Parts: sequence; C-alpha cells; structure tokens
Amino acid sequence: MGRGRKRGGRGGGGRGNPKPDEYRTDLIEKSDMKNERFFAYYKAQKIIPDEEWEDFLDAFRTPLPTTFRVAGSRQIAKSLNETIKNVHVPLLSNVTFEDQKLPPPVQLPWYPDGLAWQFNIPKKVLRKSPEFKKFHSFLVFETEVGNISRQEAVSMLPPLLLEVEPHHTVMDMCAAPGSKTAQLLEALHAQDTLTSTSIPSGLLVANDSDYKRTHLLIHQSARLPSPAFMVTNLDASNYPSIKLSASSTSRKEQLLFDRILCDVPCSGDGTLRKNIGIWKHWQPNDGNGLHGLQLRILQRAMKMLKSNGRIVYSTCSINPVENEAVIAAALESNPEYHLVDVSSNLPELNRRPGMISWRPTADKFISSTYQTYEAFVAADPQAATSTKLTPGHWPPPNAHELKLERCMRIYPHLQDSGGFFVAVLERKLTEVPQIREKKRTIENVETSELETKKPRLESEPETSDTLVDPVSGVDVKSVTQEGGGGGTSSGNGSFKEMPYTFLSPRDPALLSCISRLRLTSEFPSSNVLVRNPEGDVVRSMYLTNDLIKQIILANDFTKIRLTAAGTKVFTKQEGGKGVEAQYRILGEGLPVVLPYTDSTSIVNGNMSILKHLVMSYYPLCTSFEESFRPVLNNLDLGCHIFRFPPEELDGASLAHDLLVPIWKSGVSISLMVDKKAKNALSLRVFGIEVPPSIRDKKANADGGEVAPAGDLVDLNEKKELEAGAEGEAVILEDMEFNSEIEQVVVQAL
Ligand SMILES: C[S@@+](CC[C@H](N)C(=O)[O-])C[C@H]1O[C@@H](n2cnc3c(N)ncnc32)[C@H](O)[C@@H]1O
Repeated sequence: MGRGRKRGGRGGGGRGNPKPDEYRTDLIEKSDMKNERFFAYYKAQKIIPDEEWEDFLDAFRTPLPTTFRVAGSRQIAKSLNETIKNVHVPLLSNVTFEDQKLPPPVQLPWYPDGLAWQFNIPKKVLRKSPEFKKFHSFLVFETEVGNISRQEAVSMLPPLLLEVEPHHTVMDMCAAPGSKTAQLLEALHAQDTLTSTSIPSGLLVANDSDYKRTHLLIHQSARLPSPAFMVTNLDASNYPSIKLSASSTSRKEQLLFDRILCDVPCSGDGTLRKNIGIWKHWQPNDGNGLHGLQLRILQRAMKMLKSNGRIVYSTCSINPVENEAVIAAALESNPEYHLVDVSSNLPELNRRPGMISWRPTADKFISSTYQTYEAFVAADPQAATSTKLTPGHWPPPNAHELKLERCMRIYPHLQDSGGFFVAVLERKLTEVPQIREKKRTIENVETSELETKKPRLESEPETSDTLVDPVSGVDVKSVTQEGGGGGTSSGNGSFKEMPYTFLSPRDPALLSCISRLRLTSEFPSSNVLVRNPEGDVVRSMYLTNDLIKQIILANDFTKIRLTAAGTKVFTKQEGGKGVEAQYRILGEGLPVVLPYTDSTSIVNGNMSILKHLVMSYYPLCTSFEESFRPVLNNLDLGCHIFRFPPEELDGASLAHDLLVPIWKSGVSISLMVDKKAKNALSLRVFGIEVPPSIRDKKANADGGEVAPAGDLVDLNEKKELEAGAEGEAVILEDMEFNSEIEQVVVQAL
C-alpha cells in the first residue's frame, strides 16, 4: 500500500514533530524507491552504522516536511514570529481532519531565536482543512513579500555557519535560486529596523554561471532590497579578480572576501526525499564526475579569501567523493587553511562527523554487490580509461591530520530532514602544519590505485592575474581567465545587460525626487545609478553603497558580467499626467530612503484610513473620513509617504509603525504596493484578503464581467484607469516577474 508505515523508535527521527503517516497519501510506492547501486555503494562506505540502515532508508523514502524561516534581519521577523506562535499555532493546535488530529507547526529546535518552523501536513489536507488553508494563505502571501522564506531545513545551515556581519565582504559562488543568498543578505542587514534598511559597509556578491538563474537571484533581492548587493554571471571555478580602483595597478587594489559560500553543484542524492527521480538513475559516477568542478570552485574561493576569513563548503549530497574528498584535496593544495571545529555550534542539531575513509568506485554497473575500482578496471579496462578518477577522489593518507571529522554530515533519519554536508574552513597564515606541506602526489597513492587510475591531480588553472590579500600583503596567487567550468552558460556567449551609469547629484530627475520627499543632505545622491549608456533617467534609479559604486567604476561590467547592482529606489510614474513630480518612490526603496526623509514630509494616518486604502482601488479623496480630507486636499499631486502607527481597531491589529508609498492623482489616492504585498498586509493586519479589483473580476469572468452598478470603488477605479493613472499596472510591471520566477514563487508553498 502506498502509505508510510508507523516508524517507532527511529534514531531521533521525527523529533519534536509527530508524523501523521496516515495522511501520507502523497507517498509513492516505497517498493519503487530502491536502487541496488545506491545500497551497495553506501553500505560499502559504511556511511552509517548497520543498525541504522533501515531507518536511514525509511527516512529517505518519506516525503520531507514543510519547513520555512521567518526572515531574520528585520525586527519585523520577531514580530511575525510572535504572530505565528501566539495566533496561528493555537488556532492549529486542535484541528482534526477526517477524525485524525493534525499536528500544528513546531519550531526547529536548533535554529537561532526559534525563527524556523516545520509542519507535516499533506497537500490534500492543506487544501481542505479551513484552518490550515488559512495558514497556508498567510505563508504564501508573507513569502511573496519576503517575510517568510520557504527553505529546506538543512539548507539553512551554511549561512548560519558563515557568521556574516554587516561590514563583511561576502561572496556566494553558486547562488541560484538564492535561498541561502537571502539568508546572507539578512545577516548583512542585521542592523535594519522595523521600518528602515541600513546601508551596510560590506557587500554580497551573488554569482551563478547560469544566466537565467541569476534572474531568480535578482527576484530574491527585491524581497530584501539592499544597496550592498550585486549579482554576477560567471563560472565560479574561474572567477576573475574584481578591481577596487580603475586607475591604480597596485596589486593590493583587488576585492578579497571575508566570507565565501561554496554551495556547489552536486549529485543531490541528499534530496532523495523530494527528488524521487534520483532513485531511478543514481550511480557512483554522478559524484565522481562533479568532484573536479567542486574542487576547482573551492580552490578558487580559497584564493579570493582574506586572511582570517571563512569559507563554508556545502552540498546536498552524502557522497564522500563530493564532500570530504574535495575538502581534503583543497586543504592539501592550500595548507594555510584548516577545518574549523563547529561541533559546539547549534548544539540541538543532530549530526555525524565527517568521514576519514571511503572507497570510490567508477562501476556504474554494480548491482547488489559493491565492486572495488580495481575489480571494475580488471573487468573492463576500456571503461576504466574513460573514467576520470584522480588521486583526489581517494581518502588522503593524512585524513586524521586534516581533521576531516570536523566536517558535518546530516542524514535524513537524524531529525527528519534532507541529507546534507557542510564544512567550515578558515585561512590562518600562522597555522601551517608541517604534515600538510607534504603534498599528496601520485607517488603516495597506493600502488593498486596507481595502476588503475588516471595519474592526474586536478590541474591548477593557469595564472593570468595576481591577487594580493590587502590585510596580509601576501600573494594569494592566481586568477585565470581560462575556461574549465564544466558546462556553464556564462563563459562564452555575449553579455547583453545594460551598463551602469551613476547620475550627477545635480541631475534634475534625482533632484525632483529629493525635493519631493524632502530628503536630507545626508542622502547619498552620488550613489544613484541608472541602467543605460547615456545616463538618462528613462525609468528607474538605483542606490548602491560606496563599495559597490567603487566596484562599478573600477571594472568593465561586461568582464565581471554584472547582472544587477544596488536596489531600485525611484521610478518614473508613467501616466502621471499633469503631475509635476513624475517619479515615485518604490515600496522596496522606501525602507532604504526612509532614514534620509524629513519626518515633516510624512503624512500620518490611522487604522481606518489604512483599511480604506488596502480594501479599495484608487479611493476618492472625498471617500475618506472627514477629518482627513483637508490633509489630502493639501497634498501636492504625486508621490508621498504615509505612516500608520501601531493600533488595534475592531479586531484588526497593527503591531508596529507601517510606512507606505502613496500616489495622489486628481481626485484619488492609491497605495503603491503590488497586489501580493497588499494582500499580505491585509491578511496580517485585518485577517482578510483584499477584494478583487475590477480588472481581476474581468479577467476571471468569461467574456468579461461588468462592474456592479453603484460600486463606488470599482467605478472610481474605472475612472482612474480612463484618466491614465496606471497605478497597479505600473507596479506589477516593476516586479519584473518572468514565468520561471512566478513558477518558483507559486510552487514555494
Ligand atoms: C546547489 S545549487 C545552489 C543553490 C543555492 N546556493 C541556494 O541555496 O539556493 C548550485 C548552483 O550552481 C550553479 N553552478 C553550476 N556550475 C557552476 C559554476 N561553474 N560556477 C558557478 N555556478 C555554477 C548552478 O547553476 C546552480 O544554480
């Protein structure tokens, strides 16, 4: 039968979150979840003690629970977390479905501040149980606006262990689709407040070699706008040096990083619980083939790190060839690095130490019995020549000295998660144990291996540039422009992004935004850029911090394939006919600009005004409460910022100051946030969704529905649309969704 059996006493499995296996109707037949090669290979590796084998497999055959994280950089995370804990969890604590009690969400015990949650409810129940359906909507909307991040539990680990601070220069080498990037950005923005975004002195470079996937990163960043963020589209194994000064040829003027995340491409067998197709195709060569690229990416990162910096290497594979073997080979070629002991970090996380021995094989035909590499070669010498095993695939002779056990392995049965691997490396020039100076060469690989393996260590890329650690002044060696990335899409093709042009602080469009919002002289107006060669404000203006500006000015953006930089703050309001100020502040730009806004320019509202703005489309000024009408009448046409202080009214509750951009046109005002953000806000504050607009109704109705007569809001909307104030349409365009991104978002929960 296609249901999970009860799993009593599974080693630590299901900790904290009871499993309603009865509801696992979405389980595919467990009998289909097998692969003799997988079994034979991992048994031969002694990856877990024999007595845990069945629990390990059973967990791999069970769907993953849903996990999510409340976005942590903003104080809003704490407030939202309280809402989940005090409002949603109690409502979900006594829910039954078809006579079965459903377990409410629980906090992941190891995640700091209880900001990560897990629940285990089948999709069918999520759709049908009114209580869970409501919770699901809440999660979807909060995900849309970036307050919640749906993320696999184990995937939350690498950014936590990277320990990013706002002044750090941070590189995410293989970043897309960007769940870890978002976590890193949050850490960079740890000083943000409830209403305003800080401008960190550090930066985050999110890189991915897949151009399309870099757009997922840009989408992520719109949820957590940052002037300290940039996206590049390069092969990480071959990442060029980023200059910090255009004029100087000084070797010290290169950007090095305090923190680097190498979440490398991998075979992904730790994700078997959600990618069940892997059962069918898994074979040892999946990992063997990736080892070289993984090593080159890590080695490149090692050359880009400052002394005392930290690298986190991670994969969602449990294969030692993709994990400890890569770490060992990288440590041997970079003896100034060591593995950090993180066994006391996140004490509630169940984990296993890194492996110090393993047995690679290239035999893609193994059946129920593991066959050694030697036996495989003897049986099929021809096949052996086409395999790419190097000495680096094997365990090093000095595994103990390298302290490989300091790596962290997570198995699915330990706490009902995916399988995962993490290693934390630091570069300390003082710590260079003698033992590691003895490089593992082909001579000290066992003879039997020598006879059968290709006698080649992964080659270092050719030197074409020099990089010097600005802290130590030590030459940290080579940067190459040569290929070798293995199937990346960034290496060759032309780069068709628009250039980045900084505006003069006296640019009329910029000055009009500054004067309209009465921005103080502290506003970094020399850090505002546009995306076209002429430097015309055709549409949007972006704000960067000083470091990103320096990088843009010092580098040819096509060489570093810069896909995005900074955060969008102002945009042209097309159709604002007759309105003097043609630009408006964007919802995502508001928190960045707020610290520079003269508080007297902010309009104060109250809960009933907020409700009217949220529930209506383009409400007429005359439709607001009488005492507020003179305030509205006195406002100039164009963009404004409204503030709503904390308030409780008729069961609705606003827990903290809310600031929103508003556009005033002839006779009405409108809330300039996109539909999804509006809905999230409405659900959070008023507990209800926003009624559909006339356009939604038209779109939903066959043949187009006409607005009901006398419906003030819809008639008003119609009027505004006819008058050309595009409001919503403009904003939706600003979201720059593409179908892939929308798919990701929609599938998120
Ligand atoms: C494991 S995924 C990264 C997941 C991501 N860190 C996250 O948390 O959302 C690996 C990524 O590496 C990218 N990739 C593959 N080869 C690469 C290379 N040579 N350089 C940079 N990125 C690469 C893939 O496009 C993919 O997006």
